Amino acid sequence: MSILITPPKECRTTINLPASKSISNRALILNALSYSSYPVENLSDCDDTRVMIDAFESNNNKFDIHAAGTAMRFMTAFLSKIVGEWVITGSDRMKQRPIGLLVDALRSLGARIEYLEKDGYPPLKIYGSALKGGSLTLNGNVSSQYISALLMVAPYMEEGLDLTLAGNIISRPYIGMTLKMMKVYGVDAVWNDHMIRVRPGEYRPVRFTVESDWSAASYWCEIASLIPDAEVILTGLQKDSVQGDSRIASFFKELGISTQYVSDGVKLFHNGKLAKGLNFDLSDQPDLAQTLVVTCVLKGVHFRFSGLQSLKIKETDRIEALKVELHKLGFVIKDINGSVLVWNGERCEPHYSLGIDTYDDHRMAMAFAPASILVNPLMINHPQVVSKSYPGYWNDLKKSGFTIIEK
Ligand SMILES: O=C(O)C1=C[C@@H](OP(=O)(O)O)[C@@H](O)[C@H](O)C1
Ligand SMILES: C=C(OP(=O)(O)O)C(=O)O
Repeated sequence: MSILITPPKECRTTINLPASKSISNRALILNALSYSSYPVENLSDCDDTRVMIDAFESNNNKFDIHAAGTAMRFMTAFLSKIVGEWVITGSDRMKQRPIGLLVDALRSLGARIEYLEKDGYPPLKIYGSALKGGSLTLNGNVSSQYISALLMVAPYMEEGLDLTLAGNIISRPYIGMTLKMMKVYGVDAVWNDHMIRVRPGEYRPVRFTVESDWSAASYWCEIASLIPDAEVILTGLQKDSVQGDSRIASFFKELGISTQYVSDGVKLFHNGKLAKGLNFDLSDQPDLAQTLVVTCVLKGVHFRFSGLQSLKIKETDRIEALKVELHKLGFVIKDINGSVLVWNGERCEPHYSLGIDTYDDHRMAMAFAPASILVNPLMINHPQVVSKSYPGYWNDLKKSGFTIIEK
């Protein structure tokens, strides 16, 4: 299925953003480990959270977490300590997303895990048992999800966990999110530079409410920046958020959008600024790359975004996907070694009629939809991919004046 999107001329809207899937999926693990009888409040209704809920509610020992990276990594560590025999699998893409570093780490801490197809990749067979724990060195520059997965089960390891992170640490705020949430559930960890120490202990059940999703907010910053005088209120966002993607507010100041905290969220409004060029290291906010890249080309802002090496192992190879789809819109962006994306204003012949392909990647669909403000109407292929993190995205666009027709 494809859709044709036509934008409104003006945009004054209030959006109830979806809850954060990153926070939701951590809360589900911590709730389970603390044997909490309190349901997590404001859980996301997205696919990535639904697969975790399904796994927890299932009477089966085989779980299919589809395309959810967090679910695959968090559940692998969780099941390693739950006595029983478990199989965890996922989508075809998930079977290409590496998990070897996490499996090696868990094995060295006492887990027994086998690969069922290809070494280093899901599906996995896990023989859950008590984990001994101890000291471990892990590469910090592949996926922070391995680190978060280990940290959440670490209090239940006999010796706790002394984790040394080697190399650059990417997606660092997600590790911070994990430690902050563990603290809410009663376990204090110590993080000094490249070393994180978690002592043996137990989580306590708490009432927990999930924040709205700052990554989802980024698409509204993009929309607001492209429609003159737009004013958007996003509810449920917090100033002292545990989400590193709240940084989007400061990134977008340079793209003409300021953020003001109001009673239940934030207001986005035009500030009249537009940077000539942007040069950001996005290794702490990889999920914002697509939003920023697409916004910049549409606004004619040259850029150099570095720290993007993890993009090729996400829902799709996002570096390639961005290059190919922006080419269709007439923009030539280049990568350097798969970790830096650069645009110096180069243009090419556009091919609008092909439509934007989404590669099973929610963020491709969500970041490209606002391009309809310049290419009207814009066709997006397989728009249903947004359900991975933001099932209500198309309805929210309609509510804000966009016309969306199925083709
Ligand atoms: O821990 C998390 O909730 C996430 C961490 C990031 O992944 P990496 O650590 O693999 O970069 C991010 O891209 C993903 O959407 C969610
Ligand atoms: C990378 C993402 O998700 P995950 O790794 O959890 O599948 C994302 O949502 O952009």
